[in-house]
Amino acid sequence: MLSIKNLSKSYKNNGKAIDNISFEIKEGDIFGFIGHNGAGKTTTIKCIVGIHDFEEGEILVNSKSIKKKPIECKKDMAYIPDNPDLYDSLTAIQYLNFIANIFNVNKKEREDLIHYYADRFEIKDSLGDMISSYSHGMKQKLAIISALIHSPKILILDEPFVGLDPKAAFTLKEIMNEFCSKGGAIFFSTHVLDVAEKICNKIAIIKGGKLITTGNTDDVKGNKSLESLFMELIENE
Ligand SMILES: Nc1ncnc2c1ncn2[C@@H]1O[C@H](COP(=O)(O)OP(=O)(O)OP(=O)(O)O)[C@@H](O)[C@H]1O
Repeated sequence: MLSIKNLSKSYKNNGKAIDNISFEIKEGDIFGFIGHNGAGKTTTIKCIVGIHDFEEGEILVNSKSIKKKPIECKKDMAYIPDNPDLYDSLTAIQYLNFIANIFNVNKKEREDLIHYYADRFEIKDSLGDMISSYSHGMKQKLAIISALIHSPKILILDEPFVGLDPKAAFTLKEIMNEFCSKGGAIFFSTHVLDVAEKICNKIAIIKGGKLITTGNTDDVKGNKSLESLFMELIENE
């Protein structure tokens, strides 16, 4: 569903942020992207979703190039940044309808999805409130619902658990599992290694813009915990 081949990206005046990385995400995968601060996770994600251009390599979304067919690719994907920028002067329901309009989601489908996810995240009673009155966690929940409203096939999430309370984090994990069991795929960055260890069937560890390991979680970590493997790789590579 998502193929990253020999991706390299430099920032002006800041050298190479991503150096020749490759990995594949297939239907049903929950793929965790792990790395220290400044490793290159957000840069990779922004290349995948078409925010950043890149000078080398190829990114294919369901066999379509993000460079050549950005709109087609974006219809198949949803992206939630680490700090979602929502429209404070709208109510939550106005915002969700705005996003649903952009993706041409019909009335019945959007109502069903909004009802289902707002109920799961326990913000149904606040949908009529201004986004400016929302807490960070409520904004995060709203961003997740808005990402799911066009029934994307691939979810790209940058640090999705930051700012969520334990119950919301649990609900998000359930929703991620449901999404992938219905044929979707998820790629997400995280610093929370025990979450990655529990829910990801595949992982990649990035350090200084280079991929230092990737594969099935069980194969990559062997009999170690993900935390001890991560510490070992980060210190020794
Ligand atoms: N807009 C930018 N201009 C120049 N350099 C940048 C820019 N954005 C990121 N970088 C640099 O690229 C490298 C990778 O940064 P990136 O934000 O991708 O890391 P990250 O793994 O997401 O980090 P964190 O876990 O702290 O969010 C860092 O050296 C960073 O300083």
